[in-house]
Amino acid sequence: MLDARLARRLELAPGLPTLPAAAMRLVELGNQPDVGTADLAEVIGKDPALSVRILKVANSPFYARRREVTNVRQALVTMGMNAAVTLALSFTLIPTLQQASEQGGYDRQRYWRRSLLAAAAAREIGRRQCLMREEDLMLAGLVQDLGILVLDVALKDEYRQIAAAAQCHDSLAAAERAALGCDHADVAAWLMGRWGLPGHLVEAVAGSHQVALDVASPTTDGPTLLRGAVALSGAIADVWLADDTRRAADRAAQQVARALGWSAEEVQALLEAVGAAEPELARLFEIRLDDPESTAGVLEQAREALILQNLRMVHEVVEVREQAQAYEQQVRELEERTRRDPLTGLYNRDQLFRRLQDEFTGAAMGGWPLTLVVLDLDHFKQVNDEYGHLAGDQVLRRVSAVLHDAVRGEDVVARYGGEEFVLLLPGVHWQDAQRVVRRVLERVRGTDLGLKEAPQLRVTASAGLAVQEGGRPFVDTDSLVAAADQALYTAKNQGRNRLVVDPVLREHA
Ligand SMILES: Nc1nc2c(ncn2[C@@H]2O[C@H](COP(=O)(O)OP(=O)(O)OP(=O)(O)O)[C@@H](O)[C@H]2O)c(=O)[nH]1
Repeated sequence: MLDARLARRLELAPGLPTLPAAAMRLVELGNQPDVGTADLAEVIGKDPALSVRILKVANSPFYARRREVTNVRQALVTMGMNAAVTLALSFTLIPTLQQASEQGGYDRQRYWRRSLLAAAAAREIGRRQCLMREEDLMLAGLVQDLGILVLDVALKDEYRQIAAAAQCHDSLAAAERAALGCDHADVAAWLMGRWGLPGHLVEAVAGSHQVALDVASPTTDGPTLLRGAVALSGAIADVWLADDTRRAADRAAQQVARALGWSAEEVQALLEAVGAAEPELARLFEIRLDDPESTAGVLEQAREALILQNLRMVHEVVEVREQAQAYEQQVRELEERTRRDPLTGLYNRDQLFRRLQDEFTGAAMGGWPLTLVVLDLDHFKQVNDEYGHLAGDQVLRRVSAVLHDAVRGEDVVARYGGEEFVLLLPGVHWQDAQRVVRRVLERVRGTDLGLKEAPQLRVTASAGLAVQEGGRPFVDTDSLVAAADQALYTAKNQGRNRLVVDPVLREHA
């Protein structure tokens, strides 16, 4: 917003650009809801220079149809009303701005190059994002800096002093805000508002220094997209005007990536298209540039900067992926830890019952046997009583390692509780399972428990075995566990240090 005193000063300034009569009529026409092609053709037809230009554009590759357009009415139909009004407005405004740029002390070449490049950039972004109203984009891009001309003409030396210290477009706007409380985008919007130009154009120019984030989101409305494209167009134009091209290209690419999600390659293609469109637009608007073809060097430097940025982005993507993998690994490890018994590292009781249920269902569906063994250390209380609880823990760890190493990877070894363990052996018939368990008991018996206070100490274990197999299917996991428990009870009663199998199996044998 403009402060009232500044607005008053600008209003009274002698060289303030005024809206040409033809443009005024076009604005009025644009505001009428039921305006037709004939009305517009009449306004344009009164200005021969404007008519010629409109015909030229209608026949340019931008709009070209199969048949040549020979009169203004056909041209308006070809382009559509809105496009034609906006283009005609652009044509009628240019001489006013040119006059202002000749009068003032601001670098004329710099002004027009930025305006043309921004117009080309806004139009290209619109094309690539499939935004309608390319002419609006072009016009808003073209006039976004007109506030510079206004301030230059109205405040003269005072403005030139403000502008002199600025190194780039951003610092110019910052210096304006510091000295005047607003920047040239506000001034341009103020004047365009006074001229009665369409509100969406005024807003787009007012917001031309605020690059919005995520402009390309599917919920964004037309005026926001227009504003976003115009704001980006300035940063793109600055690639050609900045002292440090690489930095400007880097910055523009980052802004475009953030707002539209484009890759560095897409930004490079955009820069190439803008570079090619600049002389075309200069011809269209009849703006003389000292060296319009001097874009090759700039594009080359921009390309190098964007290749580097691309590499950086690839690197960042790899880093992010690695971080995600490390995080997933941590989550997996945490999950695994919650499944394990902290003392022995074997599966805990919860996990045992989960696995048992899965294996039980799998065995029933697949028709293969499932052997369950409950194994309990003998007289373990004595170990604790004689050597202490820590020694008891050590024994439990050593025995657990033996159990873990004695079975196959697909078998399950769990700590059932205290000094009791469970082995689950899917797909193993009970005769084979017997051999496995006997071997396990043998190993437990021979295991050096590593107790300093009792190097010779050894422990024995008792085991009970039950199988879910064709002959006698258990109705559920509890009854399978109960059968194995019962066999273990028998083993203890028969004197320990032995395996007892579920008696039903022996009957079937
Ligand atoms: N050190 C240690 N001892 C445990 C742990 N969990 C259970 N115990 C002990 O294991 C012993 C189990 O003793 P009991 O149930 O009487 O059985 P037992 O002495 O092995 O005798 P039988 O099973 O009849 O051969 C108790 O002394 C418990 O305190 C543990 O995590 N660490």
